Amino acid sequence: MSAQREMKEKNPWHTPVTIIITVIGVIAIVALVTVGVLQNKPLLQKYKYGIVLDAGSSHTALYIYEWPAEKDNNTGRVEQIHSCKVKGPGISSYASTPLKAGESLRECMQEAEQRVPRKRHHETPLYLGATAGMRLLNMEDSAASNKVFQAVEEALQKFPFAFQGARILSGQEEGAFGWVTVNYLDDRLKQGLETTGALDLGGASTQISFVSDNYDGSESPDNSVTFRLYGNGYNLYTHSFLCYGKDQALRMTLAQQTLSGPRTIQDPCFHAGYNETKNYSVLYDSPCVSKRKPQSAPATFIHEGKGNFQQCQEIIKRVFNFTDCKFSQCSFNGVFQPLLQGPFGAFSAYYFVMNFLNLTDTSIPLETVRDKLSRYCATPWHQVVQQHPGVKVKYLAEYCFSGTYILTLLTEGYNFTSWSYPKIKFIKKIKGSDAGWTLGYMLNLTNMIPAEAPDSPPLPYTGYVSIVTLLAVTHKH
Ligand SMILES: O=P(O)(O)OP(=O)(O)OP(=O)(O)OC[C@H]1O[C@@H](n2cnc3c(O)ncnc32)[C@H](O)[C@@H]1O
Ligand SMILES: [Ca+2]
Repeated sequence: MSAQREMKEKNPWHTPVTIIITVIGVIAIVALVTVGVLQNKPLLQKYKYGIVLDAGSSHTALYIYEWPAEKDNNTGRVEQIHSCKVKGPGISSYASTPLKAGESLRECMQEAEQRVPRKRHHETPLYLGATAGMRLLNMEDSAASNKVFQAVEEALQKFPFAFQGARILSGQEEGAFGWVTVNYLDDRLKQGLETTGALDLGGASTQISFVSDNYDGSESPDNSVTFRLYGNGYNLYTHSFLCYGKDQALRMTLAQQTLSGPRTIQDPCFHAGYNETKNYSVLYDSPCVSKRKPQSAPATFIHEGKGNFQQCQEIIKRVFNFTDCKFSQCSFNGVFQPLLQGPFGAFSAYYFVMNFLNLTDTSIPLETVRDKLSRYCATPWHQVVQQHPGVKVKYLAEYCFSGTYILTLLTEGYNFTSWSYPKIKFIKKIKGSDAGWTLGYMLNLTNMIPAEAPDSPPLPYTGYVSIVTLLAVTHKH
């Protein structure tokens, strides 16, 4: 006991000197931490942010972009830091319940509030661009489309960002901004390199955009977009085919097979053994097919698969018009298209489908690609389901159709050949950012791509520092 007391009394931690040292130490640590935190503060504010909502026909996605604050005008520095897929269908599906369109965005918007530093919220521009789904709804029922926009705007205004409005992009804008995105991310614009064409396959429309040397825009001005970017002029050919996205193209192909209002169809684009009862009124509920609705059809039809690639390609070809062309040359439906040129990046559904089919490698000869797809289409449905337990059945049922549609669109529609097919790259992302129109749209609206090449400083910063250091050192001697 007494030995213990002695130890307590002599405890060196209790001497005044150590107490002072400890207090000073604690103060020093607190001071250090405070300075560290304060010093890091400007670091947090070094970046700016922009948010774009892509309101597509099949779904809405939110993208957050980030760039160095003092380099708004500089090159190739904007990056996607986050994306969020909105749960549920695209906003055009909420025509009869518009408020739900607004509500559906809430979760992703709350994520955005977390991701963008609070201090930047109020100055972060927020855009919503709608594409072919809303174009179709607007054609069908403009009052309903206005209500959807109103609900979506009201929902977005509740967030602390600088909301810049919601609107429908024109097909030209959608095509052109997709092209800007791809070439910006590849650093091709800044460096004035040969550009990459852009192929976008959505659910309701599809876009093709590229620069062709022998195209000056005069033959079909509607397909021409000119840009001046970093001191280079671009004359871009672009076209958006409404109804030729993969969901609407499937509708058109089914409509083609149900013109007489049959009770059963045997569809070569679906696997043998596939068998589903479908509604005529649901199938024909789209401006892409509504005029062709059979007069006296029963309420439903049985959709049976028979898995035949050749026949599938034949019926898909029938939804293209290859005969009328008023121009020197056309892709299809009387739309002008100059000679294909340069490499192409093919994204969105081009990528989803070709990636699933293991066909993203375009060095595989086109004939082999067809053979592989033909074999896949001939696989019985129960076997396909067995082999892909993790894949959504709705997607799974449609890959044979979608793959066949993609090959038909590329070769028969746009005239890609076995020689030019290898110039296509199926891509999802470029340097971490998704390929799509959203980044190009934001760069344009925030004026982040200068028309002229930025003046480069007479000496780069590192060069300046080295010279100053050298002078300082030599001065000493
Ligand atoms: O451009 P629009 O025409 O407005 O449509 P979208 O923007 O909604 O179209 P997406 O590119 O997001 O998707 C195109 C299609 O691909 C489908 N899709 C998405 N993910 C897929 C996947 O993993 N496998 C197969 N299909 C997929 C989706 O349902 C659409 O039918
Ligand atoms: Ca899209």
